[in-house]
Amino acid sequence: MHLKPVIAANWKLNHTPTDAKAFFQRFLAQVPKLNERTLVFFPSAITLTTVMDALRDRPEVWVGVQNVHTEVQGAFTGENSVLMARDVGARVVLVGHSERRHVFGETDAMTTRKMALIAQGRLTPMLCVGETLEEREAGRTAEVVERQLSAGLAELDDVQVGAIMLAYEPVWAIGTGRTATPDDASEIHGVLRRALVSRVGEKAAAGIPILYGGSVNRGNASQLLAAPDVDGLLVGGASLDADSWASIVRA
Ligand SMILES: O=C[C@H](O)COP(=O)(O)O
Repeated sequence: MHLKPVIAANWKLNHTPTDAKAFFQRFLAQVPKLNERTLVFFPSAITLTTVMDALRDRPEVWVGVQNVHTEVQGAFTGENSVLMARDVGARVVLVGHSERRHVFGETDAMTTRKMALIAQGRLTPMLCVGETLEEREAGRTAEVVERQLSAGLAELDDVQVGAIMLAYEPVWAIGTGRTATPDDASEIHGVLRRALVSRVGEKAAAGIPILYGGSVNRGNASQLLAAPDVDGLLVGGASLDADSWASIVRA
């Protein structure tokens, strides 16, 4: 199955609402309606409604949140929930991003819970998996990503699994300027695809987009996107500038 590429911007802790307005004025002037791509923005929760407003006339563009809590409501100061994300019009939620795992201590058990809540809330989870440099050098990449994938899917039924998005982001490539080669990315995407096939079968697994993330820029985006089993890109730093992002989405 040939999937429509998913090109996603993870703004992390960048871009105030004022910055976002300026970004979209410049970006939308350069990028007309894109039928052949699914374009996704993950702004901060505070900037999200400004992004939704800026995209009012572009309903084909998806907006998502970078994280949700493991409970839907309650005494959890500082958190955001699936209910809130859905209410505001978000369609997709990042889960298990390497910064959540390695900076904020998100465990596999937490990703299991979040994936289930997001699927029950009828939003699309984008599960992120990836190995550290140490794990890679120890030859443990496949084992690590398979474990993270299996935890993410543990409480989903097969229909829910068929509706997820997946992102492979080697931790050593994130924000470092060191990108996986298209061959490296394809190899691990292949590992993930085979794990999905054994969970939900050939047909459903072929419909799950697997994105690559880690120091993607306008110089390497086309090559990565052309690699076998790479169905999209999840981009941090290079998505912050409207001109750079416009050239990546057209890659
Ligand atoms: O979610 C995006 C990734 O963490 C990649 O970030 P980066 O493009 O700045 O390396």
